[in-house]
Amino acid sequence: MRCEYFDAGLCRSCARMGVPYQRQLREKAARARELLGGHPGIRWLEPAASPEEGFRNKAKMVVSGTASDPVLGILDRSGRGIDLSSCGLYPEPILGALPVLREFIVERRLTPYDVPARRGELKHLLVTVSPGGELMVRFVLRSKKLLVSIRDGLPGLRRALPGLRVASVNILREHAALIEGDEEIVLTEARSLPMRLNGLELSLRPGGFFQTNTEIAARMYRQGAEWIRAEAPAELWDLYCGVGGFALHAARELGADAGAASGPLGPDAGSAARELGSGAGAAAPVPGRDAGAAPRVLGIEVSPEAVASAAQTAERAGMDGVEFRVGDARVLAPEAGAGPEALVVNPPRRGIGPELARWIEASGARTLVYSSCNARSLAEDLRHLPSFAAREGLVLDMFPQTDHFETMLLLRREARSAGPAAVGDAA
Ligand SMILES: C[S@@+](CC[C@H](N)C(=O)[O-])C[C@H]1O[C@@H](n2cnc3c(N)ncnc32)[C@H](O)[C@@H]1O
Repeated sequence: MRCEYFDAGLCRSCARMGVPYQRQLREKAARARELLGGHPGIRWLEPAASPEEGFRNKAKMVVSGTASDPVLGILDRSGRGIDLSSCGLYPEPILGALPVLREFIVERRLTPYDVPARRGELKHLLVTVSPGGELMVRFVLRSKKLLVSIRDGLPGLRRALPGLRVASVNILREHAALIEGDEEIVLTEARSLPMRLNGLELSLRPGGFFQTNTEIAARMYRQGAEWIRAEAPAELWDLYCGVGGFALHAARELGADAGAASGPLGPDAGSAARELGSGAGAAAPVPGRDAGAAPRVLGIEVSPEAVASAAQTAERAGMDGVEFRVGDARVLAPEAGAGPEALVVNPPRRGIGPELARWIEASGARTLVYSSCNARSLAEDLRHLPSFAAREGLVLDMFPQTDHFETMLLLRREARSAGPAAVGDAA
């Protein structure tokens, strides 16, 4: 991929821009192996490649310039705006929406926030696209001063952007290096964006986390569900579950929707869902478990919006025994005693940390699926899980053109350790 912004030195976010894609993929796979070199028993699957361009489902644009000539992109060191509205990482629906949104800013006279001067109102535009091409647009403002103007202009914006499903205003009062604040005012009837993956309709509300690369996310959830299905646990917990991607895919595979009149796959069930072994609306029997015995699946996540989305998906899909709780996984999981037979963890870059790792080590879990966007913190966490052996691994290219990637591991408990591992123990 070539990028004019990169070549002109205007944006250096994509550190690997210009490096042939197959080489990027090979080097990421090699890096994962190197960082997890202390686990020689891993059978590595073929790395999951992404489209090189147009893969990002979310644009986070800083708005600068003036109300009559706004700039959507990033700021340089002096706080001056650099236009990135043609960034090749965005798919067509986002690229098509950005000029329309720019025009909306001009028409509604939405004064951009001037970072060096600490003046103005409109800080960021956050645009997310669903797999079906629908859009969620969020205006991040310093105060509610422009709220009425945006609300009044919404019918016109909808005509110009027929794919606009959710529009909201987010209030970020502080002068801080943050993307968004806590207060969200949804302006549309629809409050969530349907993110249909593998025939399962996840739902994303403003402020909820969603994996950056929809195609790779779909592959990731298929892999997680395949690994969990083969283990056939009676109970599964998905820690750091977000909108429930792992939990809901696994629940479907384990037959949580088997009793539902109309299963989550619905009439347009895709081939990806069938690949997993599910028929439309009913999961295939799970090896090693009694037919009809629905598993218990619990997701834990700190964002209430994400939990509400996950619960909505489970309910709509008619899934039994699937529950989501709001809270800190590091607190809620240990409070719940011995824990389940199987766990999925998919934490932020910092990893799960020694305390949660030690609780898992001492828990009753025999299977652990760990999905991480930071193989370094993953390797560090494994030092506190000496009873678990990594059996299979998969590198997924969630972030082409950068040095970042996702690593998934299937770990099984091999032997009971004498006790929780001390920091610095070899894995
Ligand atoms: C990498 S994302 C993964 C989300 C989800 N598994 C997915 O595939 O979309 C990490 C998630 O952890 C949540 N999170 C961060 N710290 C947490 C904590 N201490 N306890 C529970 N969830 C947390 C974030 O809100 C975010 O949704």
